[in-house]
Amino acid sequence: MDSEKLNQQWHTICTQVMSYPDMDASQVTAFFSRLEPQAMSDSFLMLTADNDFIKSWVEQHYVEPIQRALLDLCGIPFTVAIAIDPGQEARKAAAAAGSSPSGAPAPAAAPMSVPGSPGATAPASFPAVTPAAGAGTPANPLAAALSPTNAYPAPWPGNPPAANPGALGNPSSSDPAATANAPATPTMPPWGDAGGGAPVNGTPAAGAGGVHGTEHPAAPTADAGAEDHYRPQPPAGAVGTSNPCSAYTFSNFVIGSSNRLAYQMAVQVAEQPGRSALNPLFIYGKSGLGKTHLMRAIQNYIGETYPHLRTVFVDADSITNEYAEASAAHDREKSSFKNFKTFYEEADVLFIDDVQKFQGKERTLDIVFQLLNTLTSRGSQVVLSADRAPKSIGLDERYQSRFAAGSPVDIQPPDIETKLGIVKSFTDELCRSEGFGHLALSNDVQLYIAEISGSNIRELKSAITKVAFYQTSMGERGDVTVEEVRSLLENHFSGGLSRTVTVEDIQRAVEEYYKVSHSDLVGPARSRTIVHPRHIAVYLCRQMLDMPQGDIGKKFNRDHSTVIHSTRTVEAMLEDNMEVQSDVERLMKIIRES
Ligand SMILES: Nc1ncnc2c1ncn2[C@@H]1O[C@H](COP(=O)(O)OP(=O)(O)OP(=O)(O)O)[C@@H](O)[C@H]1O
Repeated sequence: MDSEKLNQQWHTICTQVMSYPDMDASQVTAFFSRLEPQAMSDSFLMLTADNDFIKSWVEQHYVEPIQRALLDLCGIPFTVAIAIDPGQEARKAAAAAGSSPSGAPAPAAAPMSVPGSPGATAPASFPAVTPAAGAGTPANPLAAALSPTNAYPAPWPGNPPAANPGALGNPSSSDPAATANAPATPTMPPWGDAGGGAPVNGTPAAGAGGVHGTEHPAAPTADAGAEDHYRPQPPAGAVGTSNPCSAYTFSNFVIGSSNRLAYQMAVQVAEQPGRSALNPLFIYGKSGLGKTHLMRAIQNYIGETYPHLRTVFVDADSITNEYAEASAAHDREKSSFKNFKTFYEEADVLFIDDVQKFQGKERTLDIVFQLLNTLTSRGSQVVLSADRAPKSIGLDERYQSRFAAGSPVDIQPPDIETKLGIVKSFTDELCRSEGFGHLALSNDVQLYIAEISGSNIRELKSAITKVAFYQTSMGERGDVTVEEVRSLLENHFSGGLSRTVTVEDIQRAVEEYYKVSHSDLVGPARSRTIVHPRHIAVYLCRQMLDMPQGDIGKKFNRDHSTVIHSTRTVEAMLEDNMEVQSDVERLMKIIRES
C-alpha cells in the first residue's frame, strides 16, 4: 500500500475513533499526532510512536478503540502493533521547521491530516499539543512527554532555554527509549574484515589525536534584547554533541558487499572527523538503503568519542527554509542572517541529508556552497547524502565538483546475504526492545522474508516487525510457517514479492513486447531495434531485481559497464520521453503479473 493510501486509511480510522462517545477528542488528537502509520494489510496495522512513553500510553488506552474502529470499518478483527521509530521526531521537526513562522517556536508537525474534534465541519490538521499556558514547566508529565518542544534535544545556540518559555527540557529525560538506545562506543572489525551480512561489533580506535575545529565552540551571538529577531529553529534532529538522539549506530548496521565501502568510509570519518581526504563525505543511494543510518552512526560515534565537538544534523529542506526565513528578515534585522550563518559555520561536523532537494534552489545552493568551503577549509567535517550521485543531481558544475570533492560513495541494493543478516539482527533487536523474550523465527521463514523483500530495508524491517507480532500473537499455537508469512506479506512490499521475478522473466516479457528473439536480445546485434529493447531489459533488471550489475551483465553476455550504460540511457529517456515511460510501466506490470 503506498503511503498516500495508508495515510488516508489512517485518517479514516482516526475519524472513526473520534466518533465514539467515550473518546475525548483532544486527548485522541494529542496522542494520535505522535503516531505514524507504517503498514496495513488484511488484518494487521502497524504504527510507530515517537517514544516509549507514547507507545505505552497508546497501547494501554487506544489500541482497543483503534481495533474497534477497524472492526467497524472493515468487518474483521485486526492486530495493531506499535513500534518506536527513533527517526520520527526528527522528521516531524523537519516539517515543523519548514512551516513555522519566523521567530515562533516550531510546533510539532502533524504527520498527516486528521479530523478535528467531533462536530467539526472539515478535517483539520492535528493541532500541536501546547504546553500549559504561560508555564515554563509542563502541567504534568503527560504534557511534557507530548510537548512538541521535546523534538529538540539540544538548546538552540543563542536561544537558551531561559529565553524560550515554551521549552520543556530535554526529551531524553522523558524518553526512556532514547536513553536505552544511546549508542555504546561503537566497535568495528579490522578493515574489510566484516563477514557479508553479519552484524558488526568491532571498535574503531578512538585515538585519533587532536581534531581540528573549535574545542569549546562559542554560542553564536543572538541579540536577546529584540523580541522579533529572526531565531532560526533548531534544524531537524539537530543534536548537541554529547546527546545522541538516534538508535542508528555502527554496531547495528549490517554490512554486505552493497554497503561495505560506504560503511568503511563512514567509520574513517567518525574516527578522524575533518582529518581525512573524505571531506565532504558524500553518500548516495536509493531510498531506504541506510544513508541516514550511516550519517547518524557517525554523529553518535563522534558524540561519544569527541564530546567537545559540535555536530549539526539537518536535511536539505530545513536548511532551505531556514535560509529563506533568515534572508527575508535580513533587511529588517541584520542579526537574523548572521545567526543563521553562525549556527552552521560553528559546526565542527555538519550533516546535510537529501541534498538532491537543493536542485533548482540556486540561492540556497550558493550559501551552502560558501558554508562547505568555510567548514572544509577550516578542517571541520561535512557529510552529505543524496538519492543519486552528485553528477546526476542536475546542479551547476561547480556545486557538483564541490559535493564530489571527497570521493562520493554509493550504497547499492542489498544482496540476499545482507538482507538475511538484517532479518537476524533486527529480530534480535525487536526481542530486546519489544520484550518478546525469545522469538524464534525458523531459518526457512527468515530466508523467505529475505528473499521476497525488495531492496528497501525500511520495508524489510517493517515486514519483520509484522511477522514477529504475528508469531507472538500465536502463543501456544506453534511457529509461524512460510505459507503464513507469504499471505501476511502478500501486499507489504511496494514492488510486490520480488522472489517470483527472474532475469529470464524480464527477458521473456521484453522479447514478446518488442518482438525480438532471445538470441538477438543477448547476442551481438547493434541495430536500434535490438539495442533499445536490450537497454530496457537491462534497466528493468536493475529496477526489479536485487542483483549485482556484473551478474545482470552476464545474463546478457556483457559486462557491468554495459549495465551501467543501459541503465543511464533509459534513465535519461525516462525524463522526457512519454512513450518510453509508458512502455516501462506496462512492462513492469506485465512482469509482476506474469
Ligand atoms: N545495513 C543496514 N543494517 C541495518 N539496518 C539498516 C541498514 N540499512 C538500512 N537500515 C535500516 O533501514 C531503515 C532505512 O534506513 P535509512 O533511513 O538510513 O535509509 P535512507 O537511505 O536514508 O533512506 P531515505 O533516502 O528514504 O531517507 C532504517 O531503519 C535503517 O536502520
